[in-house]
Amino acid sequence: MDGPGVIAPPHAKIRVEGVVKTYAADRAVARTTALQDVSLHLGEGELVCLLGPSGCGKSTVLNLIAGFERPEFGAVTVDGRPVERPGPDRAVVFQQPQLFPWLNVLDNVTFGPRMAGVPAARYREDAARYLRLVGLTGFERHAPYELSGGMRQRVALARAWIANPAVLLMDEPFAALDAQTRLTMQELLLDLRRATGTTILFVTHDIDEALFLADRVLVMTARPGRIKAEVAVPRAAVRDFDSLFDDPAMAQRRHDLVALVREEARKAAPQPHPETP
Ligand SMILES: Nc1ncnc2c1ncn2[C@@H]1O[C@H](COP(=O)(O)OP(=O)(O)OP(=O)(O)O)[C@@H](O)[C@H]1O
Repeated sequence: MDGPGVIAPPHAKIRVEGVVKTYAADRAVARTTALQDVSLHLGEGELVCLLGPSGCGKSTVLNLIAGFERPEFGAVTVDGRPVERPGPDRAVVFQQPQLFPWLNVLDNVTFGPRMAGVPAARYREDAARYLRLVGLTGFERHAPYELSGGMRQRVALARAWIANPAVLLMDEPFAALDAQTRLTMQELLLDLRRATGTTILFVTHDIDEALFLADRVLVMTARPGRIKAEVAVPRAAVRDFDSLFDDPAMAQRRHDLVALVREEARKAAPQPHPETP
């Protein structure tokens, strides 16, 4: 286990440097500090998982990179350019797939290129390819309500990928799925990522998921969030999920991550009132 790598290498794809983010709390004078001096980076093509207790600021980090939020202090850059607003270079996949209910699967998947005025001849093949990769060939004309939760999330994944984003930001995308579908989606993500080399930031609460997917796992402290630790995962040690922890070094990483996350979760848990028996 290494200390958090706060110094970004010059070639970093994504840089978050010294970021502070506060929110106005409802009716309160003091603001809530969500992030306190957060620095992290992602190299080109890297898949980094962000772990930490509920409310520590994981989604806030993702939203800053997506351009949905702006920091009070510090800098967020993608390819060396400050992030000022959402952009087509950064696709976001949320826990609940945000599909257009009135559009069928194909129209949902091709929404981005159609809005960008890309001629159908140029995106048709890509749409067929991504629908095949996510196992939805034959469902092109189905409406979202006719799909299972896992199928809807696969549509969201195909829609994110067809835009060929430089960066994919995923906020607990598989948390609502059953265990078997989740594993299928994780394997699919690894396949797509191998095929495209997309840089991915993946927020999760699930330590096993992080170790299965990531090149590096970053652990955040309880709120106000900072980067507490960084754990590198040699991809050669990861073949399939079932044998992931046969490797004693991986089992040790899991043990370390459980301890780190537990420690922070305890800090984040509401403290009992002193007078409570
Ligand atoms: N739009 C907002 N307005 C006010 N406070 C916010 C807003 N967004 C986030 N916060 C606060 O910032 C802190 C961090 O929230 P964030 O959603 O980033 O945490 P998280 O680690 O993603 O949590 P979880 O794992 O539960 O999804 C929390 O205290 C939250 O209440």
